[in-house]
Amino acid sequence: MTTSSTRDRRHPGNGARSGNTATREENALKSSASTDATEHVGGPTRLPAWSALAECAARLAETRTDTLFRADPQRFERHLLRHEDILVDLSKQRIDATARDALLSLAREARVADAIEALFAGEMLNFTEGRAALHMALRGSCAIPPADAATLADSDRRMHAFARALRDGQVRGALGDPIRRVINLGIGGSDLGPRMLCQALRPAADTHAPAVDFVANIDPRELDDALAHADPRSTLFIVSSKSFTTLETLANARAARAWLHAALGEGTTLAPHFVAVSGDTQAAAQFGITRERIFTVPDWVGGRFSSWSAIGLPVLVAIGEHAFDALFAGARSMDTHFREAAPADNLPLAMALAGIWNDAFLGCESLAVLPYAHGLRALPAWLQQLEMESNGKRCRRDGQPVEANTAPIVFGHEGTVGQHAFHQLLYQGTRRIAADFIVPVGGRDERQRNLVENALAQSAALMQGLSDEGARALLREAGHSPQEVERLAPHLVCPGNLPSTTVLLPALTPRALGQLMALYEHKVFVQGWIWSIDSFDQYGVELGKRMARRIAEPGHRPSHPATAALLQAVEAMRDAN
Ligand SMILES: O=P(O)(O)OC[C@H]1O[C@H](O)[C@H](O)[C@@H](O)[C@@H]1O
Repeated sequence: MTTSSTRDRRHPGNGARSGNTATREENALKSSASTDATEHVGGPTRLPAWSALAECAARLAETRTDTLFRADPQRFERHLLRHEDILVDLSKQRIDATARDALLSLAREARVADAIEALFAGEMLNFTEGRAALHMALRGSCAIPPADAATLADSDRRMHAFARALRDGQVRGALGDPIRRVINLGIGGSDLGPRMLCQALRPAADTHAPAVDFVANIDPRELDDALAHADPRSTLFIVSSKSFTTLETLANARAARAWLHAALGEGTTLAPHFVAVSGDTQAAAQFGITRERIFTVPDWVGGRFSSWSAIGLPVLVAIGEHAFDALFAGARSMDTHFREAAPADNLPLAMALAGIWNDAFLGCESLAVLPYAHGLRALPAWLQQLEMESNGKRCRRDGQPVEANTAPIVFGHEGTVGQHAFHQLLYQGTRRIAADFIVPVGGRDERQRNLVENALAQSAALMQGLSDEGARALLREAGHSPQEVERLAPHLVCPGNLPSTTVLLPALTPRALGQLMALYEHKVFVQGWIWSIDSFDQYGVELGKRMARRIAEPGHRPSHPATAALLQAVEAMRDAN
C-alpha cells in the first residue's frame, strides 16, 4: 500500500478500540454471568425481556403514536439519535419509555455488546461456515487476519494503481486505444453495492473518468444494452465474482469475450480488456486474466458486505481515490459509533430493536425502504440482499427453529416516484407496514426542497392517517352532498399509526453514504444476533442454484411432473419462435 489514503483506510490507528471509551451504560449491556458471547443460542423468545415486550405491546395495542406526541412535548427530542451529521428520528415508532427500556433489556439479555466485540475481534460468528465476518477490517476498523494481510495489501496497492491509471487514460486496449468504458460483470453482492455507490456518488457531469456500467442478469438483453453504447477497442470488463463459479457472471464474461473477438479479430489477445475480482485467483487466471490484474476478495467477507473489498473497484474507478477514501472514513466512523456509543444512543442498535419490535409485536412483517434521492434508487435492492439474504433464516444456532419472525420483507422505491405507485397500499391496504425514510437534505433548489418536504409529509401522513371525521370534513369542504359524504367517507379513511424511522443526511456525500451503509450492516448484524441465526451464510440460495444446474444438464428429464410439463411447454414455444 503506497498511498497515505490506502494506509489510512486499513490502518487508521483506530483498529483497536481506545481503552477508556466504554461507557457505563455500554458495560451495563453486558451480562455479568459470562463473557462468552456465543452463549446466546436459544433465541429471543426465552428471554425475560420478550415477555415484558409482549406486555408493552398489549398496553400499546390501541395507542396512537400521535397521542404519545401529545402526552410528551419532548417526544421528538427524546427519540432523536444522532451520529455526527446524521439524524435518526425514531419518534414515529410506537414505542414509549417503558417499551424502549424493555427493548434495551432485550439487547442486554441477548448479550449484544459481547457480540459486537466478538464481531470486531474476528470471532467465528459465521458459525455454520466456520468463518469470521470481517468486512469492517477492510475499512480499517479492526485488524486484518495476519495470514491475509500481505496478500490483501498487495492486491489493494495494485488495484489503486490500476484505477489511477485507468482514470488517467493510461490503460489501453489490445489495439492501443485508451480504455474509456468499464463494464462490471457481477451479480448479488458483486453488483448491488457498487452499482448503488456509482449511481449515488458519480457526479453527473464527470467526463474525466471512464464510463462505468453494470451487467448482472444472464438475460442477454442486459449485456446487449450495455454493449450497444460500447466501443470494443476502448472497453474493459471487470469479471467480479467472489467464488468465480457464478453462472450469470461467467456466462456474461464469455459473451463479452466473444463480442471482443468478433470485433477485434479472433487472433487478438484479449487480456488488456479484462480484470477480475475474486477469492479464487486460480479460476480467474484459468479464464485468461493476467495475474497482475486479479484483485483478491478474502473469504471472511460475505458477498453482501463486499463493497469494501476489491469488489468496490468500479466505484474507485468512477469516483476516484479522494471520494473513495471519504466513503470508507464514513463507514469507519459508524463502526466506532456502533462499538462505543451507549445503548440508548446507538443508531444501529436502536434501528435493529425497532425492527424486531415492529414485526414481532406490532404485526409489521414488511419494511418499505423509501430513499428520497434519485441517487439512492438502488438502495432498496441493496438492502433487500443485505437484510433478506442475511436474516432470511429459520434455524437457530442450536439447530432449533426460531420462534419469532426473522428478516422483514424489504421492498421500496425512490421517493417521490413510489408515492405514485404503491403508497396507496401503505395508507389503506390491509397489511401493516413499517417504513424507513432516507432523506439526504441537499440544497435550496425548489425541486430539491419539494422532494424533502414530500418525505416529511409522507411520514407524518402514515402516522396521522385520516379519521372518519376528517374524511367527512374534507368531503363537505369539497361541496359534496350529505348523502355523498356518507357514501364516500369510509373510502377516504386511512387508519394511519404506521411506524416509521426517518434518517436525515445533510447531503448525498461519500462520507454520509459510508455511514449509512455501515448503519444498516450493523443493524442487520444485531437483529441476526438477537434471533440467534447465522447472518453470514446463504444455504437457501444454493437449493435453487443446484436445481437450475440440474435442469440445464443436456437430456435432463425433470422428475417432478410440474417441471417436466413446463419444460415441454417451453420447448413447444421455442419451436414455434
Ligand atoms: O460473487 P459471487 O461469488 O459471484 O456471488 C454472487 C452472489 O451469489 C449468490 O447468489 C450469493 O447468494 C450472493 O451472496 C452472492 O453475492
